[in-house]
Amino acid sequence: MDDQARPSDVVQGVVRRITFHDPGTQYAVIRLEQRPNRPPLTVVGHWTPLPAPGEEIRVVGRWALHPTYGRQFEAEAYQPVTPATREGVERLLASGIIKGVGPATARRLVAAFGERALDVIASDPQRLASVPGIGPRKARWIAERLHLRKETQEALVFLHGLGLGPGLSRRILQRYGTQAPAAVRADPYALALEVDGIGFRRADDLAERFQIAPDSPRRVEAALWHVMREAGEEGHVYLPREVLFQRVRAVLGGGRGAGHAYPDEMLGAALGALVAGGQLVEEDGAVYPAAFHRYETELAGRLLELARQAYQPWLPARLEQELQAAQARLGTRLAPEQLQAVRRAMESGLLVVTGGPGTGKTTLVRFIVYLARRAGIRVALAAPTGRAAQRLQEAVRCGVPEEEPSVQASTVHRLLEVRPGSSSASRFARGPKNPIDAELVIVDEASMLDISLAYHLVAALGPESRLVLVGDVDQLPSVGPGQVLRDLIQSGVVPLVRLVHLFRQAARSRIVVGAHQILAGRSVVHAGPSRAQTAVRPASQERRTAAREEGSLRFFEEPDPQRVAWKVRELVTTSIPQQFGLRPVEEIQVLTASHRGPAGSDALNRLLQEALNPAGRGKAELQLGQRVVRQGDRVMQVRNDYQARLVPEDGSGPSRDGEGGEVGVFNGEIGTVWRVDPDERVVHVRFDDGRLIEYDEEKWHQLQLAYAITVHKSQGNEFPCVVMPVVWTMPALMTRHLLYTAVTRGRRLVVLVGDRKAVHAYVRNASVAQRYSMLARRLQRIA
Ligand SMILES: Nc1ncnc2c1ncn2[C@@H]1O[C@H](COP(=O)(O)OP(=O)(O)OP(=O)(O)O)[C@@H](O)[C@H]1O
Repeated sequence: MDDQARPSDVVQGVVRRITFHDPGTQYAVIRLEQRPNRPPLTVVGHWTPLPAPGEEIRVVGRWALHPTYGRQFEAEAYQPVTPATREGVERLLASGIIKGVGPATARRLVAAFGERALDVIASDPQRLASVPGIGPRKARWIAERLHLRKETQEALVFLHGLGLGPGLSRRILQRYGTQAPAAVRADPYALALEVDGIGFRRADDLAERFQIAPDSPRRVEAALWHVMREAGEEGHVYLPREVLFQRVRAVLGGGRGAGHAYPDEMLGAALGALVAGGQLVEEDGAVYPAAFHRYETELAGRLLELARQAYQPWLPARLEQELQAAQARLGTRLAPEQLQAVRRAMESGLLVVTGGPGTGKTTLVRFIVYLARRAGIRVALAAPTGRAAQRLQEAVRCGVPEEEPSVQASTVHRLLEVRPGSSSASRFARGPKNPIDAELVIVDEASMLDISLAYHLVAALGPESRLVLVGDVDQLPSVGPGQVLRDLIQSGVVPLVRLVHLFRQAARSRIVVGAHQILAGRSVVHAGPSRAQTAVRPASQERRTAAREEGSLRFFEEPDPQRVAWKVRELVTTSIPQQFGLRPVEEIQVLTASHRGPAGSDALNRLLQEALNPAGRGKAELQLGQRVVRQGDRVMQVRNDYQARLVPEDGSGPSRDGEGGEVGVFNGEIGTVWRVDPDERVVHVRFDDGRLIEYDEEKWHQLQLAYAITVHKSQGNEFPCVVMPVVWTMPALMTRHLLYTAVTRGRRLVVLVGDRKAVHAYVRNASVAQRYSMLARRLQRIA
């Protein structure tokens, strides 16, 4: 809902009853009796602390119309109204707001001090001890509780006055307690560092209210940190000092900072302060967030150690024998490069394998697993996403005789065992002191490993453990910072096998062939065929089967972006389901280069949600910010949440400690909205691996509709069908690698819709976005 659109209002009354209260989220529905002679009303919101029945409160908020419950007031902040009469004071004290004080004590307190009872408690609590039944300890306790309650309420009113919404205010209060007003006043920029959801801009607005000068050192430091954080989001592990300063100047000079000078000395001093404080590290003119610096240096060191380790599970002659036997057993003759990779995987502490689609990576992994087990080596298989792990598991199993035991594949996060409710410093149970229980760890889709996950993975390998990283270096790099696979390959100092041969079986897929063409700079759509020929058209049963096996790549020409969007909608809702028997929501994925524009994922999500999952009777929905989420929607998690709440299947409510085994939900995971509860204002999402996760108001920003997602976010996933609008967008996005990544996400059918010239532009642009990462050079330096 657009909160800015509705004016703030105030209501006042006595709490008659609490109709509903969730202690976890502090969401409550309260019945409020207004005086004089006005009808009671319903007030909903998050209350810290929860007012008690009998208490009189003043509530700031907005009127809203609930589809089922009608007109109600949505609270943003409230303040108790100090009662002025004996009855009021007694009612308040008896209401249960102070543990251990009930009606009897309340009566005695009022009998002793009359309507001044609250003042006495606040200013002279020793006097309470004179009341029968109240000793000095209880007197202190009553005074403290009342004081704390008052401070909490005042803090919330203060934060609300600064224009901070209830969610943010609660997070600030959680961080600073009742000291929040003092903390915010003293250093609003600290909020940008310490409170999720507050960025530099908002902190800067607050600072302006408190008249903190635009060239104050704290502002400069905050801008530095902000720029480093943004750089991380763009994928950089560090920034060169001069790039950092340039960006910081742009940030500082915006808004209220215009007209001020920010000389190098000033920025250098701020940088020095952050380095001294341990937040940043500077090495040879490269500025890192301290954690990334540690990840990069330790990762490089540990990888080289691995690369230097040598093993000999079998004598050479026996290894060759085993290789022969395995090929016979698994029914495949390995190509020379595959054979070389298997040998190295058995004998080296580290191996990197890269190759495009259909070059035999999975087959290779199947052999490595098979032989490792023959040699009695304990193997663990992992991939960065749940879907990729599932696929890996199936692929490795395929062709292996039934009687051979199978190896489980898991996500890398699961392999590292995410700790419930963990902070970022200790989010995994597996680490140097408690290594992964395997002697050979194989990670597929390794292009998706960012610097942090790669570090944690490598740090969690036991002293006798080997690592095989398998991936396709031509895919887009990881969503998180770094380009680990690319750096490893570029360093030239780690054992590497490049698979380049496209196997005949795979070459029957137009998708695979098309992907290789894109990479080689050849366009997949050629001048000549008319619209009708290139369009998806009714297919015979025979053609349907063929497409399923071989992978089909189609192009539909439509230069106008608006019409592209409508065409995508038509293909997803009608043509493809009819002609290929694919289910729109579960099997067809729309991928876009960008969120923006008429054929960007935001617009397409609105269009597709309307078409595939429209509002309907009995279908619960909730307004999340500007969007509606309703039961049955496809959604995606858009950041890592190590504290996600797993909902047990027996419906006993969310478990906070991850009793269900695995906790956490990660950037890029896709699921379906299972349940929407408009009263409790929570959404349950069933992820594709079966986990059910609860989202309350504080976590809504982690969810996006996923009928259409960006290619970046699609990495590691594969879909039976991919539909991609190919339109003109930001030049930096229009690259061959992006189109290649999109096309390789489709298994049976890929349909490109758009402008032929735009497709050519993508294919021609071979540039790879530069990421600041020193891993390759570091590896070379210490090798
Ligand atoms: N040595 C081989 N001889 C013959 N066919 C092979 C060989 N290795 C792999 N293939 C076949 O080539 C095809 C692609 O192999 P595989 O699935 O292992 O490649 P991949 O690199 O994992 O591909 P993708 O990334 O698309 O999953 C499969 O049909 C596989 O059976």
